Amino acid sequence: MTAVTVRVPAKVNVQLAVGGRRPDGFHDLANVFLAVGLHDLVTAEPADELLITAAGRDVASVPLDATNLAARAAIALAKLHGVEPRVRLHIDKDIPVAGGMAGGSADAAGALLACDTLWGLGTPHDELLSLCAELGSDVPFSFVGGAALGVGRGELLTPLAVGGTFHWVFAAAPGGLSTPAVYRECDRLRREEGAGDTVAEVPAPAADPALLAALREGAAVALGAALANDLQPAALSLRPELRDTLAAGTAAGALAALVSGSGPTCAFLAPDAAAATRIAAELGPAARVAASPAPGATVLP
Ligand SMILES: C[C@](O)(CO)[C@H](O)COP(=O)(O)OP(=O)(O)OC[C@H]1O[C@@H](n2ccc(N)nc2=O)[C@H](O)[C@@H]1O
Ligand SMILES: Nc1ncnc2c1ncn2[C@@H]1O[C@H](COP(=O)(O)OP(=O)(O)OP(=O)(O)O)[C@@H](O)[C@H]1O
Repeated sequence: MTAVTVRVPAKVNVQLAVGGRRPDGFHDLANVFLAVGLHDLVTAEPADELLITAAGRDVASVPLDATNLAARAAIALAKLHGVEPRVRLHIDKDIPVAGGMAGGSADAAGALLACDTLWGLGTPHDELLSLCAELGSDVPFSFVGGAALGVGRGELLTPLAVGGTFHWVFAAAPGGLSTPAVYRECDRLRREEGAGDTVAEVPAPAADPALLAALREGAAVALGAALANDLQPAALSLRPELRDTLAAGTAAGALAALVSGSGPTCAFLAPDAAAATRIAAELGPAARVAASPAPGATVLP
């Protein structure tokens, strides 16, 4: 085999309920993930040593050393099988970097599948998912795609049924936001409000039955009414100007607007595909349309 290309989707969190900070520093979540049709491509080719190259959107912000999540994925898979990670990984980026859409996680999931296929390892699905969880809380979902409820730190997934296509507009914001910094700001705001920030102090997070029903029924208006992100106040506290972006999307006809995950990308749910195109045009050239759900990591023919 000479080269394997895997396509991996971005995600939006249609509900992100954040519980208290655990002793290990992570937060318990009820995280309703939806994969959306914005993709990175990860291509694995034989090489003498591990090499990362990247092209496309935000490419200057993508690390090309062993800290790249795709490199970490290749190293972890090779170690599991006692082989050397002799591979060139080329990442074609279309998912915003540090945008709250799990771009690095998508590349890790893509690299795992691409290397597993290139090296002919046939690693069982559950072992690949365990490797994903070691690489990051969002990586298992990037691998499976579709829609899922993630509990624990977001890595323990239950697939969810989706009864239709949802149409989104995504407005990337320059600069990115650091995920740990956004969780820290969430804790700080909670302490400031006197609510406390630990597992003992914050109510356990739970998925909203109305939101799950809206997904199951493919009901865009009901989904729009139920969208919720507990990290949004923290993202807005760090980036107050995102309020204007959210308001602009709603004024342009979105059913609802929210920050995607840890931000700063803003997500707008549109009533249909034509409305999504109109809203994107009003928001400007940085806005992109995408439909959901999208499949997880997929080897391209
Ligand atoms: C915001 C989300 O994107 C929503 O899906 C995720 O919760 C973040 O997932 P991720 O980027 O894969 O995060 P990880 O690489 O696992 O963790 C990065 C950092 O985010 C914080 N983190 C992440 C997940 C979680 N449940 N609680 C946390 O507090 C921790 O500070 C952690 O050190
Ligand atoms: N393959 C990769 N693509 C992009 N960034 C990467 C990659 N590997 C490592 N990184 C690093 O990870 C940081 C976070 O990038 P990423 O695009 O994964 O953020 P994100 O989409 O906000 O993550 P999430 O939504 O999972 O919290 C970047 O600033 C970059 O330094």
